[in-house]
Amino acid sequence: MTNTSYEKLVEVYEKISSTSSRLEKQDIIADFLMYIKETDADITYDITLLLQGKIFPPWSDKEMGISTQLIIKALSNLLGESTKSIENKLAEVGDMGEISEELIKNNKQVTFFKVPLTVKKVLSNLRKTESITGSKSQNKKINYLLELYTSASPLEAKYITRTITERLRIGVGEGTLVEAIAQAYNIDKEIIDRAYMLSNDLGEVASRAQESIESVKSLTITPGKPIKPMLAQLSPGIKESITEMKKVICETKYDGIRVQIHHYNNKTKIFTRRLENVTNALPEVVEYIEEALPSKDFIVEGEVIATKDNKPISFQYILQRVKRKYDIDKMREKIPLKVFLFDVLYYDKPTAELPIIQRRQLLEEIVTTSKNVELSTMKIVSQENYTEAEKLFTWSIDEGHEGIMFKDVTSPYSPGKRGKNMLKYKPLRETLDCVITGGTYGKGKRAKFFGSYLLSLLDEKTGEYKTLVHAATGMDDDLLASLTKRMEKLIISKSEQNVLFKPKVILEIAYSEIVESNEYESGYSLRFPAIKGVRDDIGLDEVDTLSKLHQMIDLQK
Ligand SMILES: Nc1ncnc2c1ncn2[C@@H]1O[C@H](COP(=O)(O)OP(=O)(O)OP(=O)(O)O)[C@@H](O)[C@H]1O
Repeated sequence: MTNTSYEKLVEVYEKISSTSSRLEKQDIIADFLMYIKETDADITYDITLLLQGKIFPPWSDKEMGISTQLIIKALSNLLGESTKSIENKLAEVGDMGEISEELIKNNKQVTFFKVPLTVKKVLSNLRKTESITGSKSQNKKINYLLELYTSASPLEAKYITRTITERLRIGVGEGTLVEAIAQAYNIDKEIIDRAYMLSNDLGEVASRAQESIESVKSLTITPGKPIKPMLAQLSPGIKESITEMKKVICETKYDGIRVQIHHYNNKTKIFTRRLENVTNALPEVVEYIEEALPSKDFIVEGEVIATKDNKPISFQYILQRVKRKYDIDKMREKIPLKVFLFDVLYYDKPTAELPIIQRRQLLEEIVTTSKNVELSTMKIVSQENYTEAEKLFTWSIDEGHEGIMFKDVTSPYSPGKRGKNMLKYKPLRETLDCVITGGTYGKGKRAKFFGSYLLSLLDEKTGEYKTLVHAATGMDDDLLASLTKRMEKLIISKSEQNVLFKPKVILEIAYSEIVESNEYESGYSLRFPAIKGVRDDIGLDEVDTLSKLHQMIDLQK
């Protein structure tokens, strides 16, 4: 076994980005995975992470503790160039990766500490920055970076920086990686896909595929490891959806937060749809669920809503509960919660692959309902009695809920997929969840704040974000100030009034119409965009996509 050099991985990154063909990218990755299997099989998990531009596993809560400013300081220390001059370059070029490459290339100083970098060394230094806190933390982090940049070639420096800024820019999406893993280990793509869906961990899938096909097949849902939630497409209308799906479970759509509740080893854990562990913030939900279900290993899914006098209240209240770290008992009194369960993915054994109608039956058998835990209100409908769905819709809205869902009775649970088996129907025009990638400082009284944000959608083919619109309306003074404070930490580059941000914060945007536009990378823009709120409850991989935009354009016709 060799200790794979970082240079080797960088060569692969460069090869991948030099082609725009998805198939070629897939070939390059597959060849590389085969090479790793032969030479350094222990690092397949980490290599799969790094190919996704990540350094921590998907189920980990950890985040790298390095800002762009810290990279600039480290490079400035190393090269003797002022931080101001590096910042100016960044404002011009926009990509800190390219700047790191240039700076290291032009470095005239001779260093005596150069040692060839290995994949292990780069990962280990970057990972170590996560746990550093306290007074000298900045210096310690800079030292870890310096150790890497001192020994890095210009190209290595480019990718170290891009890994830190979480913008690898090699144009590889999850789909390409799944195909490449299938190709490298000569296993059917469907088998790889299924294992990925159920484990949500491409590294685990690749490591097992390297072992054997049986090992991949045995990968399944496990209580304790959250999986990506199945998502819904838009329904074009009640009658149309039922005609197309034939027989559906029609359910109330609740407006709260989605929770995946895992019970194993006599412990209960609650995860959000971003797979964050929020167990501590919702102690009564743990109690309610432990009372409502037998003490077996299980995973159930539902919506937790905030209530007043047993009636649903705005979604914003439940967000306050989920984010809360202190005084949870007080909050528990102030904002009471109620759980509506609608799915079961594991009960003693995996159940996610059973049709929803059977999962629903199982749920009814195992849950003892109470005033705190109910099952979603539902009706089974087909073409003959589709008016029952209309009645449920009116009833749901009257009760203060958000709309209804349609679920094809035959459908299994498809983690992370936004397929045709689950549809949502709401009375309001659909909003778009866009990620903030840029911003402009305001004028006059608002000059200290970002008065307008440049918003982008996910291009799911390349994994990159494409600009869509500038939005300024809808922010009250509190949001204006708090968002500015948050966004200032995410600045990648600045030029005069305009800045670019690391994509992190997601806004929900209402609008009147989607229009064509040459001004934005998506090719479209929104008329009268209004900021409805911050979507801290969803993750970057759930930013709305270009294909959703196209679907909405079709619906608008
Ligand atoms: N009975 C139900 N069955 C499934 N999902 C439900 C139900 N009631 C409420 N939901 C919520 O609806 C969401 C499904 O819609 P979607 O996948 O489009 O999520 P979204 O992007 O948050 O959309 P929206 O903003 O419309 O909630 C789920 O994530 C869940 O939180």
